[in-house]
Order: sequence, then structure tokens, then C-alpha cells
Amino acid sequence: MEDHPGGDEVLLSSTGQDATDDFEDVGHSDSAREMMGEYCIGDIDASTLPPQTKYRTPKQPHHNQDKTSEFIIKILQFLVPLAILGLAFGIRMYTKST
Ligand code: HEM
Repeated sequence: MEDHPGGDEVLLSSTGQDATDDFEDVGHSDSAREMMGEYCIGDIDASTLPPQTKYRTPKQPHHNQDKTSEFIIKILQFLVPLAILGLAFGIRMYTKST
């Protein structure tokens, strides 16, 4: 382990599981692949492998079930500019007539 050029930490992080993907992801050289034979201590009995579990995204708790506040904000987004426009128009009419 201490002779591994990639360090021992990466090897330890892959212990007890299939490290094929980890090994391939690094892009090991051909000489590294040849070296693997030296360290082979046997084949894994496939029947003893734990079943592959598929990753499932955790269900998001529905935080804001109440859509009322969203609705109010949408209405305000429409009404506030309209009110400002009306106010400006009102002021202009008022100042014109006086
Ligand atoms: C018996 C299995 C393994 C052998 C013989 C081996 C051998 C080597 C060798 C010779 C290198 C130097 C670079 C090269 O020639 O490709 C290397 C680098 C490296 N290996 Fe492994 N390795 C093995 C397994 C693993 C595993 C399972 C991992 C990941 C969990 C890993 C991660 C790395 C990393 C991160 C480097 C450094 C790559 C770099 O800095 O470019 N190796 N390994």
C-alpha cells in the first residue's frame, strides 16, 4: 500500500467494494495494469456480492404547500406598478388643471 504512487488513502477509500470504476477513472497506465496481476489474491464469488442498490433521490419535504403567499406576490407585482402609473397620471392631471 505504501508503494502505491497514488497513495494509500485512495486505496483505503475503495476497500470492501468493487474498485473497478475508481481504478478506471484514474486512467492507470498499462504498466499499472500489469502490476495488478502481482497483487491478485483470487476472484470474488459473485454470489456473495451484496445486491446493487440504485441511488434514489431523497423525497423533498413539501415546505410551502400553501400557495397563497405566492399568489399574493404575483398580484402585487402586477398591481404596484399599475398603482404608481395611476398616481403619476393623477398628479399630472391635477397639476395641469391648476
Ligand atoms: C492493484 C491495484 C492498483 C495498482 C497496481 C495501481 C498502480 C498504480 C500506479 C503504477 C500508479 C502510477 C501511475 C500509473 O502508472 O498509472 C498509480 C497511480 C494512482 N492510482 Fe493506482 N493502482 C491500483 C489501484 C488503485 C485504485 C483502486 C485507486 C483508486 C481508488 C487508485 C488510484 C490511483 C491514483 C489517484 C493515482 C495517482 C494518479 C496521478 O497522480 O496521476 N489506484 N496506481
